[in-house]
Amino acid sequence: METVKTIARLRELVSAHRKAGRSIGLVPTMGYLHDGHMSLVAHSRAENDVTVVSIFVNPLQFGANEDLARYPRDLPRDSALLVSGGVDILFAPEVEDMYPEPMQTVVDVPRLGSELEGSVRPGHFAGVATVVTKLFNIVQPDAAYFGEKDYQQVTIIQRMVKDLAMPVRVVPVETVREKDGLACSSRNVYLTPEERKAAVIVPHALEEAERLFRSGMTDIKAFEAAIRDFIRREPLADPEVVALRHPETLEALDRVDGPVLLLLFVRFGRTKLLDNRVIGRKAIAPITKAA
Ligand SMILES: Nc1ncnc2c1ncn2[C@@H]1O[C@H](COP(=O)(O)OP(=O)(O)OP(=O)(O)O)[C@@H](O)[C@H]1O
Ligand SMILES: CC(C)(CO)[C@@H](O)C(=O)[O-]
Ligand code: BAL
Repeated sequence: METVKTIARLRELVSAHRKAGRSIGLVPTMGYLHDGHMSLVAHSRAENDVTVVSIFVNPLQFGANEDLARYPRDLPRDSALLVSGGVDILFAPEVEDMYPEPMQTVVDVPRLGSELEGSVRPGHFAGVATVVTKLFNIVQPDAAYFGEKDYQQVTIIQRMVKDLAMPVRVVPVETVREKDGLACSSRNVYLTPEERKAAVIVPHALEEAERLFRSGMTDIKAFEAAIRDFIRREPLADPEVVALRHPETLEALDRVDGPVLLLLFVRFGRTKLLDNRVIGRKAIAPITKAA
């Protein structure tokens, strides 16, 4: 694996692979890698000749009061994991390499980006769309891999790629979970031992939603309120976003009359956890560790 810091060196390497007729997969990350990231890597390796992983904690997507400075970072550990995962190129630029001057250009998907998680993190998804566009321009991958845990994020990237006719295939990858069902997430390290125990309420709420669906609950407001109350049974959990939406457009629905997406954004102290599930699919996958 070659670790690259500059855009120029990355371009040299990628263009040599391209000239040799090799396909390129990109896995964008913010580092502090876990099994979820490694599943994206495995998908990219299965479908491409060359896999590039980027590690970049992107300042554009953090609000002024968010955790940019304390976001967990461990490049030596991440590098070792990526070597054993068979990654070809690690792109790990510094902020000055990615943004040598303050950015004047913004890529935004305003409707999808301003609601749900966007409503509590204004500007977040414009920061994501802008850095992902830049990464796509630098790497020019055939395919790029994103986790379904960040469902709104992957939906926004898919829409951006479609609207702007970007020549890249966006591949959503199933959420990888810990043994008790909690979705793997770099921010899980922020949880105190008590909060970590309490966080299991999040996957349990997804299962509760499945139960409510089977019991025939169709009223959206009542359904969301029931899930909110279920999460509040755990005193350490603060459900900031509990929303049932259309699984493709993320639009609000009048009633539950088929598979619906349940999106959760739950705070535990200073830590926010995301999860989601399409409720009411015919084949219901049990929530267990997938890797
Ligand atoms: N549990 C998971 N399963 C599959 N993919 C995941 C999982 N967690 C994160 N990803 C994906 O990995 C990519 C990089 O995400 P990122 O580096 O922000 O990790 P993260 O664990 O989501 O971090 P954070 O805790 O900051 O949200 C994203 O596409 C994200 O959706
Ligand atoms: C896609 C991404 C790497 C862009 O910074 C980030 O939002 C993430 O890690 O999910
Ligand atoms: N995994 C999403 C990136 C973020 O929370 O900033």
